[in-house]
Amino acid sequence: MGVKLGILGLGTVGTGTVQLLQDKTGRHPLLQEIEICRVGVRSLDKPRAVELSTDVVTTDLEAIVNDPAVDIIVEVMGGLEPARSLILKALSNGKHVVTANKAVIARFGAEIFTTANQAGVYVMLEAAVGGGIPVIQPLKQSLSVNRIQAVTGIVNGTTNYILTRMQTEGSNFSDVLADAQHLGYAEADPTADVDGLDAADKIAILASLGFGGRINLKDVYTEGIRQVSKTDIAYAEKLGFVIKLLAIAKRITSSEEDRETRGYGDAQKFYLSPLSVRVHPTLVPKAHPLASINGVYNAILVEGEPIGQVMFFGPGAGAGATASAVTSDILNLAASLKSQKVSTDNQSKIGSLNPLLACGHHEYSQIVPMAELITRFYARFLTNDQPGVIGKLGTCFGNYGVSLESIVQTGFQGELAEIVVVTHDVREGNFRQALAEIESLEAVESIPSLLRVL
Ligand SMILES: NC(=O)c1ccc[n+]([C@@H]2O[C@H](COP(=O)([O-])OP(=O)(O)OC[C@H]3O[C@@H](n4cnc5c(N)ncnc54)[C@H](OP(=O)(O)O)[C@@H]3O)[C@@H](O)[C@H]2O)c1
Ligand SMILES: N[C@@H](CCO)C(=O)O
Ligand code: NA
Repeated sequence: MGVKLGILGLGTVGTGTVQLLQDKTGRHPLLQEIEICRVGVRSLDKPRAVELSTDVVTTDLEAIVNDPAVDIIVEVMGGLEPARSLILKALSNGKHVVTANKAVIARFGAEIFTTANQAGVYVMLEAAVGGGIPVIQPLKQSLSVNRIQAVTGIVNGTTNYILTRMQTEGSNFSDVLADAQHLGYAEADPTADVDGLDAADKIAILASLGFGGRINLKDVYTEGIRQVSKTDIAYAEKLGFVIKLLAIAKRITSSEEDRETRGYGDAQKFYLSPLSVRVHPTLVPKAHPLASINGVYNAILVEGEPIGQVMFFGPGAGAGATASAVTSDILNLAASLKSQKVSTDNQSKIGSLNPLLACGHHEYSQIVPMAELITRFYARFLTNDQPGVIGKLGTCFGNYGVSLESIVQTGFQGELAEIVVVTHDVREGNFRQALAEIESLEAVESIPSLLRVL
């Protein structure tokens, strides 16, 4: 008995998936048992890069998710609605779902996973984060015995491409963005990418898988790359850093909790300790493994105990790479359907769900407010070129317990002196209080940049 697919969407990812499924030679033999039963699109008139018989392609997506012959729904249409409703309907109808849709999962994951678990079916989402890079299944399976301490990623290819070109060419953000749009790397509406929203969806998903609690997307601090200037990239370079848009999820342990958990006396406490989950441009030391990830590539660094550091690197988008992830999810489901005893009632299906394939987190994670974050900062100041200015900055920082790692004045912008500081670890709230005091100094014209340092 073959496994029948209903595919929603025949765009970049849908077409790549169909191409892969139509070219099975030399791939896993289980692919032979997978059959494309129906494919849903918006327009029947569009030219397609794949050949499918006319009775397979339809604009009636509801009919696909309600078709009793379909075993697995592959949602590669994107957007929030009708994608969310179609996924929920498919799950309620007892169909497994494979999706590449990070936006839907980051917002409606709780509702979707609850529905899936109640129906005794799986939702697979390898393509939703890091495109073709295997990172979802490794977090759910291969790394699941670890106490995860941090997940840090470059998870948006468009912004990494833009920052890499700004770095190598010394170009402005707006010029590179225009070029990236022209070349088809960045979308006509680049908001989700350049404002960090796509990366926020992805880190919310990774954090919930890595740390075991639900993440409320509104708790994810999100800052994009529009404000990153070529001046800051050049200063960062001189100071030994590159600027990357990082998505970070990190467990925060107080020193007391830290001691307890490092002694492993109270594992439960470790799991309940709060997280910092955020997306922002970050100065990354050149020796750090994420510093050398350039162009449209993605990489995700996972830190855990006892594994240490593991980094996943590869193509985060594109038809073939993303189809690789989607089709592997399909294969996983096909294997599990094949090995599952035929069960007709839901109760026995729920009992037989493999907990390493299913998603089942119930509690919301506690997220630490940004003011409580302990991090290093980079800041650039434009000041009058007069004696004693650096001393005044130092006094303001000292007033709020901000210790400086370096302070340089190498350049001028017109009449104004440009002063750049890098701090030691400091509580963000304290650093911002110091900045407010600095801003009120007569000698300080402006603070054009403020960036966090890894
Ligand atoms: N592109 C990537 O590299 C990539 C990587 C990772 C994840 N993803 C995710 O994969 C999903 C699909 O992305 P994509 O780039 O393949 O998108 P796309 O090229 O825009 O394709 C979307 C497809 O869905 C169909 N569709 C959309 N809304 C529909 C509706 N209301 N009714 C019927 N059909 C509808 C479209 O039909 P028509 O063809 O008739 O217009 C099209 O075939 C998204 O969630 C995206 O975030 C994409
Ligand atoms: N827009 C995304 C595509 C993959 O999700 C990126 O640039 O990484
Ligand atoms: Na992936």
